[in-house]
Amino acid sequence: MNQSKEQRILNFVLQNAVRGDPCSVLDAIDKYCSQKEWAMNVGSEKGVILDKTVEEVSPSVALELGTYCGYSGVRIARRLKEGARLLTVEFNPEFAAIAKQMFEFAGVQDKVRLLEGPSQEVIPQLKKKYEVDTLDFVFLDHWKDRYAPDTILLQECNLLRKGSVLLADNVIIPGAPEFLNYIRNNSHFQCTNYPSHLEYMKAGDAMEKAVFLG
Ligand SMILES: O=C(NCCCCc1cc2cnccc2s1)c1cc(-c2ccc(F)cc2)cc(O)c1O
Ligand SMILES: [Mg+2]
Repeated sequence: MNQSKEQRILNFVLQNAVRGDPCSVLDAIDKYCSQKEWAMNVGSEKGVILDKTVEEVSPSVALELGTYCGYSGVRIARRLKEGARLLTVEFNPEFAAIAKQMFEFAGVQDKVRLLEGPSQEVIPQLKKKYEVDTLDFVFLDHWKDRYAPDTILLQECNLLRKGSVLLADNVIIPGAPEFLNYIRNNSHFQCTNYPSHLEYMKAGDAMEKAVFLG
């Protein structure tokens, strides 16, 4: 049974990165996906925007929607302070299995908890089942048409507090027009747009930051 692209990405990391060195894992994924096979990792250019936002927020509890191979999860986890944790949600079991191995190889597995399932099922479980009080940071990188409904669901579940920061990938390509319309016209959010490029390509993309004002 021939390998998946995601398995080839993991194999490249296992053979070319340094175990326990998150930066070497990120570099290996970026090298493979820019030279061999494109894949939907946030990438190094938008990754810097992600890094700066995580450093600015210094979250104790972070949520990622859309784990994929674990690239952005490694990127976030490597920047978390002692005792802080990342909950990351993946819908596809094959991707989740790849990401789990990626986190272990990078040495961030103690900071990351991988949850499998659709966001609309997992979000309502965060308080009781995963002992979350409120979320300091949320990275949205899953189905683009779920960004808006899941932002509403996070509020309904009382998971946001004054100052919680959302960061959304791909608001240009593939695009998240409903989310932009919702968040930019909502007086409970302070929005900032960060123009960038689609991972590994020249096409324009952007990230949107939205601070919940309570
Ligand atoms: O679809 C994208 N990401 C979402 C994968 C959704 C899987 C999940 C759903 C779900 C539901 N609940 C919980 C967890 C999850 S994970 C995506 C696509 C492109 C892209 C693709 C082609 C192209 F020509 C140009 C850009 C670029 C990107 O950076 C992306 O992120
Ligand atoms: Mg993305």
